[in-house]
Amino acid sequence: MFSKAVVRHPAQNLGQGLTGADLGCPDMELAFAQHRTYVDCLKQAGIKVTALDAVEEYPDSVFVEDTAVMIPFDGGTAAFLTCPGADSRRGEVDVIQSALSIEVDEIIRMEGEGLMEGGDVLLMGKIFYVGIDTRTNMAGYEQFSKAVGRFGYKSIPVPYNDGMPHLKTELSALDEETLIMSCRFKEHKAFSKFEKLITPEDEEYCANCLYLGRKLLVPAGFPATAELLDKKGFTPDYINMSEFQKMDGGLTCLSLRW
Ligand SMILES: CN(C)C(=N)NCCC[C@H](N)C(=O)O
Repeated sequence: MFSKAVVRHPAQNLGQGLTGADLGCPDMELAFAQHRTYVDCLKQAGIKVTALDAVEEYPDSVFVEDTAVMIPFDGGTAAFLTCPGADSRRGEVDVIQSALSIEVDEIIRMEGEGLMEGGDVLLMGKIFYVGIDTRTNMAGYEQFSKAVGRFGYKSIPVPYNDGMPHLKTELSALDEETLIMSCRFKEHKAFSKFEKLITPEDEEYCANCLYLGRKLLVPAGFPATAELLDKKGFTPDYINMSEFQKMDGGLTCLSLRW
């Protein structure tokens, strides 16, 4: 499903990034170890991983997913570079641009009033679902929609307002036809055609899983979710994400994949 990915080493000052989690400051030795395990899992899934140097100027820069959306097309890949809604993260886009320009066939960059973070963008088949919230606005959605339309993709805006900064904090893919999601999205019309698994109470962090085709990654330490997944026949790899959870980051956030 994916053959390449880009990740960025965590900055030493990760703890100065944005968060509403109230779980304390990350232990950086543990964060580095968890990041290494994450990269190993991508590699075990057959993905060629480019690991970029840490950028100390941007504490949230490990969450590369927010800086771009990858658009696979017949014979190549384009990267749509976002303009993050979070001011403190805007400069991350310039630093990812130089890395991506040697990896992809075309770069498209958001302009003007448009705001978007990749954590708001979920690709299922040929449809991009785009959360419209504090980090992504309608102007951003419209630019994105036009850009992906050129490559044969549709896009659907999903406005929501529940205090979560990213759509993919609320839901993500477990496979091509199944989403894991918080109960807040259970009845949402945009996702009615998908099979759904609702995260158990107190385990909403698990709404952000990473489906890689050959592998499914799920945060470790959430027994009720693990039981549900097991009952449904999923056999994920569980990986410890505690230090990134402290900074509101999940499994999808740590890589760009195509
Ligand atoms: C799907 N998610 C959650 C993401 N793609 N990004 C997480 C960014 C976390 C960062 N501290 C922030 O608040 O921007």
